[in-house]
Amino acid sequence: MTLAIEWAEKYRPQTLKEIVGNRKAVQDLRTWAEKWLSGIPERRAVILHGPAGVGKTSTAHALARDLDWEVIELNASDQRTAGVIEKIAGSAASMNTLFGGKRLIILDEADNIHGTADRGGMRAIAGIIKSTLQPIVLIANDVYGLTPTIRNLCMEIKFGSVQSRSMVPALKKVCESEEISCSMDAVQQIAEGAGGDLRSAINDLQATATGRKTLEVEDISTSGRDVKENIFKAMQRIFKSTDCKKALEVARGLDESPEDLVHWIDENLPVQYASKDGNLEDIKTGFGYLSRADLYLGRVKKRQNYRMWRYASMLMVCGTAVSKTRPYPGFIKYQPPSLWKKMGQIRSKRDLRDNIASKVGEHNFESMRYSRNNLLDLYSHMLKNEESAVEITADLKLELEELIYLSGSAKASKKLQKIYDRAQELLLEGKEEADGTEFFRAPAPSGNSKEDPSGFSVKTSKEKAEKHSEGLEVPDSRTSQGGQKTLNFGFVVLSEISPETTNSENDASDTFKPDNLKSENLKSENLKSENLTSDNLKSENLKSENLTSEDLKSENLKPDNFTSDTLMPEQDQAGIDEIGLKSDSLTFSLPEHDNLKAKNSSSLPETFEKEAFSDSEPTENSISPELSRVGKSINSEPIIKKVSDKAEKPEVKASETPKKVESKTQKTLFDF
Ligand SMILES: Nc1ncnc2c1ncn2[C@@H]1O[C@H](COP(=O)(O)OP(=O)(O)OP(=O)(O)O)[C@@H](O)[C@H]1O
Repeated sequence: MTLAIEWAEKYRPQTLKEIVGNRKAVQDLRTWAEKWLSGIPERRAVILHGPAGVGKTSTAHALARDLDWEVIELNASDQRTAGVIEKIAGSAASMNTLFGGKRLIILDEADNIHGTADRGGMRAIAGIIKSTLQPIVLIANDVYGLTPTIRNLCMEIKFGSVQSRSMVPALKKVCESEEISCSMDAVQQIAEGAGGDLRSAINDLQATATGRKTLEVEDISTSGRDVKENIFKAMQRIFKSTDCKKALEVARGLDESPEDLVHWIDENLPVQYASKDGNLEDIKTGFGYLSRADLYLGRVKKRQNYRMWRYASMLMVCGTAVSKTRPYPGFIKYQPPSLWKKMGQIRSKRDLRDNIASKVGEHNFESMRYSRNNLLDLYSHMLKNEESAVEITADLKLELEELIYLSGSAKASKKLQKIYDRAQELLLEGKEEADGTEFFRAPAPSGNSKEDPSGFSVKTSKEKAEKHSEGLEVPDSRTSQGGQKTLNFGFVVLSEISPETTNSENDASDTFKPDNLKSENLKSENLKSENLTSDNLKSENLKSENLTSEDLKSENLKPDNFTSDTLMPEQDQAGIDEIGLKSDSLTFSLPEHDNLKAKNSSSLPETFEKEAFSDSEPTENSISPELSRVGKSINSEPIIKKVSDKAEKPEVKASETPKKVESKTQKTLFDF
């Protein structure tokens, strides 16, 4: 047995010429697409939006066929998380096709991407649109379901309902192809009943005509519920006439449940029954019936007795129809319940808030819930200062709508737009700097990368170290934080160690001679992985006399050697303390441990991160001013956040620290 093919699918238009109605929308889309033939247009993406079944998806595919473009489509049945979007649409958007033609990326039901599972999806789309080399079409029923950022980036093309008179020839053609003789009246009736939705008109035609050789108008009326009633038609019946029976018939033919219908009537009743003389009597009577209908709906829910729906329907439909004391002529554009829109907005606002909270949480190593309850207000407050607002927006990588939300503003004011733009510039600068740093581009070495010194190639950092040693430039605080997640305000960063504290009694200048740490000695070649062996890093070897620049040569700096065994706090803390060399000091002398982690952290044991740096004490106790300067110059490369994080924290006993780190990790994992 073969399954019947849906006619709507079978007769899907193949070219733009076959699209019924919406001429202007189709033309606008074609004009935009043609711009891609001669370069990249200002708007790299379009949003086709409008009601269901009017040909948006068909138009996008027909366009690609007309222009002989490849198509990559992500529709609602695909999993559309940020990762998937970036992987599929992102890579399709950033690559050229094999033969130089274009590739059309179609994202169907783009307004349905919001939601917990898809958090981040909208941001991913916005990012792809900004830099795409290929045309992108987003398809949505509700354009407001897309974020303002996406809407700002795209050209919007609105599709309207297909007029019934335009549908008639299309339906006739289907009848001919199926060799069914359909009367004009029958086709017209189907077209009128479809409410502008050509897909449902074709479905209705299929439902009534299948198995027949002829189709007359009587066949349609006997097919009853097969021809869907349209909510707008039902509204007209209810509000414009007092014929209770007819109004009920139409209401029963609707796809809406009485629970939805009551919202439609509630929304439109005060508009329809508004009178110029200010008489509110009809509105009052109408709402009286509605409230009684609502009581029945409540009982249906409570008792799960759906037979009571009929009383509710009777009250809301007939009650509203008969509550008018006079006719209300004139055209009224019936609106869908605003409550639904509000509920949708509340949901997307909640999603937005949670999204920001998780960014803030991530940034502060806190759970999303904690940051939602305790940190969002603080951040909103900090946004009042324009400079910190720019920095926060860049650090948290906030989207415009997130910035708007966090600032408590209702819309994108000029000031917020400026803050957002400056943050984007900041991010771009940071990205360019990172791109230009070979240090980060070099693949992280695997445990046995002895023969692959390129794994630790630090050409740029070497150049930087040399540059800094010449001029001892203080790196731009922004740059030094490029790779960190901490903000500049409220936290102590390594580069901010005061001379008073560095001259304290624990000054390590005797043992850790600044001379040994001069940038010449800390050149990248000296910090190569081979030099970081466990033997060299044992506490006795970390004594100043043992710590010559020779020891810091790359052969001895292998990540494998940074295991918990070699850097156990119990074993080494005493020795380290003895010589006044705190593990934080190592962040100055070995800034490239970032390198050990950067690209291939999985190759490092967990314990390395936790234990190697867990019992750090504030750096200022153990370094001299010269050392801190050298540290600064070396730290022009971003350092791993755990290190800076420790530097911010108050002193903790060595024996307690590992426990604390563990519980923090557990909490974070649990909470996220
Ligand atoms: N304007 C149209 N011209 C020709 N056929 C149409 C048109 N609109 C809808 N159809 C028919 O309806 C089917 C569904 O259309 P399509 O998927 O393009 O609608 P849509 O607007 O994208 O709907 P949705 O928003 O539900 O995805 C098509 O296969 C086609 O048979």
